[in-house]
Amino acid sequence: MAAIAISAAHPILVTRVNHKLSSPNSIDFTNRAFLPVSISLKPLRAVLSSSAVSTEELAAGTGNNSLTLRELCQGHVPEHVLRRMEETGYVLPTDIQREALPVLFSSRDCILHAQTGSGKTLTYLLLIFSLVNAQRSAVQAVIVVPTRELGMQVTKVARVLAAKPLDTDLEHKLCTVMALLDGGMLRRHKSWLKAEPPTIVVATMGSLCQLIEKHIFKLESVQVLVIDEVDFLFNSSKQVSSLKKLLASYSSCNNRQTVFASASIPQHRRFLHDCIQQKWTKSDVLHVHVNAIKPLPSCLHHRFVTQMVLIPFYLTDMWEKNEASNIAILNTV
Ligand SMILES: Nc1ncnc2c1ncn2[C@@H]1O[C@H](COP(=O)(O)OP(=O)(O)OP(=O)(O)O)[C@@H](O)[C@H]1O
Repeated sequence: MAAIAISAAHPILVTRVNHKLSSPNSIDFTNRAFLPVSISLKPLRAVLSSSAVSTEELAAGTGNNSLTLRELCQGHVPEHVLRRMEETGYVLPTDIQREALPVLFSSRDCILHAQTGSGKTLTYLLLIFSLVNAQRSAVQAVIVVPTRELGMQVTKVARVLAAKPLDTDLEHKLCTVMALLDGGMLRRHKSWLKAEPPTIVVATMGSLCQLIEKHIFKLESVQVLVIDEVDFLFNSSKQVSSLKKLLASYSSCNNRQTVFASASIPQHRRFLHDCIQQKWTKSDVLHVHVNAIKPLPSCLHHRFVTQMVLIPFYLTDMWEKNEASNIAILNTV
């Protein structure tokens, strides 16, 4: 049996919110929000509705702060990616994109802290596309995700942006995106990693650490490391210790840029302090916190699908411990 809940949420935030500088490393764009629905399910990413941004909504965005995404990214992100971005329907930036992109383009490490569905994925993907060079045969960006589902969704968005724009005859090589996710990593992925490295890798912590330990994958060529949904990693001591190891080895790489993304950062001051103290990030790491103020326009529909299944009792414990989140359908017993 399956139940489908559809909620309209959060597409294009056109209102600038209060700026409150709470610490030198923390920008808090907070204004208490009237969030439409509080969704506490494990993050299944929302799907962009095919309806493009309407002219009214575009007009609504024309205030002092109404740079388009193209204008924000111009000079940083290659033209063919900008075209794909627009073809997909990303025209106006969300608040987190508006606030974080200039910071990210200036090479600073960043903690992107904004609620689910605020557009953090596109924010860090645009940074990645601004840095990587598809002509180089090396992994230049790594995105670490907590679950396989999330990894598949991030990979899909990255591939959409990396694809050839419509009606173009691009001659040069395009970025390639490889998903190295728990439970789906094939032997041929490993050989491909060595023989013809992809530009961007999306990986779960387990798979990535395995490859690093076996010396199949090295962080040396990685220019940007993104840890998505970092708060989910905090739930497991095993994940935390892998994360610390990963960040420690990345800290010795030249030209590194580290981005954390999350809808919630418990004890964010402490986390910021640790980032600097442990050299997980550069010392000028910035915490960009955005919270919505308004109910949102209706051009975007988030769909969350809940599958109601009978779960054998021994799995409920795993589920609570966040270990069985990859189970989509279970055979009932
Ligand atoms: N500038 C934009 N214009 C229109 N739609 C956008 C824009 N940026 C993101 N979206 C859409 O909004 C939805 C949510 O975006 P996204 O998944 O990046 O949010 P998120 O903050 O990463 O969420 P999560 O906390 O689940 O990681 C997606 O469907 C995405 O396609």
